[in-house]
Amino acid sequence: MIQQNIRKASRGIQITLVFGLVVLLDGILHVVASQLSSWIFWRETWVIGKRWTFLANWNVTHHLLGVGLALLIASLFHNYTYRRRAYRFFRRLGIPGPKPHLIKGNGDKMRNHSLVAIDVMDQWKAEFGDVYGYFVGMKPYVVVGDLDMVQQVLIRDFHKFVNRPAMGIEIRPVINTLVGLRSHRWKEVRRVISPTFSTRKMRKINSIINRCADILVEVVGKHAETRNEIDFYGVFQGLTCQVIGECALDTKVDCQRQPQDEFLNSLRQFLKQANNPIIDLAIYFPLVREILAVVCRVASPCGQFTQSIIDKVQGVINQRREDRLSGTSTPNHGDILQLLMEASENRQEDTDDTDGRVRPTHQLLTDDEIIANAWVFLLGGFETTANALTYCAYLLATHADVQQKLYEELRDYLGESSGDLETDYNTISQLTYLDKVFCEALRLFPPVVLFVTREAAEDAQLGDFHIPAGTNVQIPIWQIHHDPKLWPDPYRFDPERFEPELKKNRHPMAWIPFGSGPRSCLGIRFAMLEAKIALAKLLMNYRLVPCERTEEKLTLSVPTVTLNPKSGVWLKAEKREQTSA
Ligand code: HEM
Repeated sequence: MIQQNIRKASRGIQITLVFGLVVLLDGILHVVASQLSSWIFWRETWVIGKRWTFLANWNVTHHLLGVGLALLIASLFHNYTYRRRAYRFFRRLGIPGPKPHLIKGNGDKMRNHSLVAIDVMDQWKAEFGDVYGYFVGMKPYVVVGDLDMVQQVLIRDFHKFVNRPAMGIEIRPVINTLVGLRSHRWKEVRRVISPTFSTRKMRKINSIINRCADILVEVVGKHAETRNEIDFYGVFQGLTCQVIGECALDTKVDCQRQPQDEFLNSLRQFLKQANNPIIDLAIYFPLVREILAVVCRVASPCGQFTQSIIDKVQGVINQRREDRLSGTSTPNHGDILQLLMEASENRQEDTDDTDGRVRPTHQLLTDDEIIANAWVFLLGGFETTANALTYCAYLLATHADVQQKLYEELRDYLGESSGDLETDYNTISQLTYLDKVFCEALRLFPPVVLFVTREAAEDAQLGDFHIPAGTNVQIPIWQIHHDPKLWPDPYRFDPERFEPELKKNRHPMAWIPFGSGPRSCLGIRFAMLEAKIALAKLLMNYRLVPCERTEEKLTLSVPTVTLNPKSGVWLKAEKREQTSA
């Protein structure tokens, strides 16, 4: 409702503004043209004595200019009062919060390159408590840190909070993906795609992950031989890029052995540009949103990279269909793209509710949706898992006792020689200390900090607070994961916090690195499997140790919605046989 009103009002403002500008420009053009022609005419008429013609023309243009200016000033004034009124939204609801800037709201703090969003939210929490409101442009966000309310939004009242807030710019193909789809269509697509990430299906992609993890060990080994310092952030980005590229796009890239690989660099560039000034403009000035969406799609390197992936995946789909028809298909592609294609072809018969007749069967996912989702798995599976692995490596290198205990568990389960070991889902699931270490790393450094947001589809009541339809609700993962009431001594790395007994007694919303409820992360099993296999293989072969470039306290940044190590994470790796195991 609020969003609709905002949209309606801003459209009204836009029309007035555009009209005002057109008239103004028209007026200016008239002045210039009439000045010019009059000047020419005047030079001639001066000789013949008809100077009054120029004055008559000037009056007309002067009039138009006046009307244009008046309209412009009126629409600016309207915009100003409208924004002032909109910014009183939280005050009217009795929700505290920081004072918004007239144009940017509080977006200048949350989207500022020199401030870190999690620090800003720490300050706001200290000042306003567990529930407060802020604005990005004119979009209202209410931050809800109370765990019962979190559970209400993500699970109990999910039917009221199905969608994420609409994006600043509606970029294709994002709006066709699980991340961007809304309401009924999201539900349908999620139902079709979910089995792709089931435990049984994960076994299929095991061998791709194992092969890529072996390359990781080889790459780290090369650095270890020369005793080089290693930026593990870059190394793990290579791993996750290769895994997800092969699994989701059938794209073979050698980005682990070739850190300057073009595909990997394009992906990095894409994510860097996801927070560019064009997006800021679209958020703060809805008037130019549609134009900017076109500019982004056609002219920006991001758009071109996306298009190249769309073309590539469409090519693979066509090829696989042709192969199947001609009977030459390789039966075991074993990747996510194949699973998506199979899921989409599980045709279903729908009954028309109105007359009870059975409608013709249809393909459950269109090709556009298969491609869009394969593309979003690339984005979802690249940076997040690389970040998780990087923080884990950092914490293990700086906590030798934990690393040793983990190594002992790995050695007991996986045996002494791990070089060519194919670690499967079942084995990995039995490694309980590995699970504790990974969960604690995800608590201390949740890779995704600003993405668990929902838009209220109807009015809701959260505790004492009335939340009108259209309000965006944000769950502050970082603050929850570092709340001393939930996690004593919250900045200490202690995997024992994930002892089953302690876990049982904790609020289910106290640990939510993957979100929670029906719209939580779809790739959780994939991410866990990939990260655990990579860590297991790496630690069986190498001991991670800090080096001169290792930061005592990591410098973090939040360029979009993820939590990144700003300057990478530099460590050394020592071959296990060379050290006392
Ligand atoms: C450690 C790694 C990862 C973390 C920490 C992570 C975190 C998250 C979070 C916080 C959300 C939002 C959940 C919510 O709104 O409640 C999300 C959504 C999502 N993630 Fe992940 N993710 C990870 C890996 C992956 C991988 C590997 C994939 C795919 C291969 C993936 C695919 C998705 C998708 C498709 C969604 C949107 C789900 C929907 O709206 O239905 N993620 N993820």
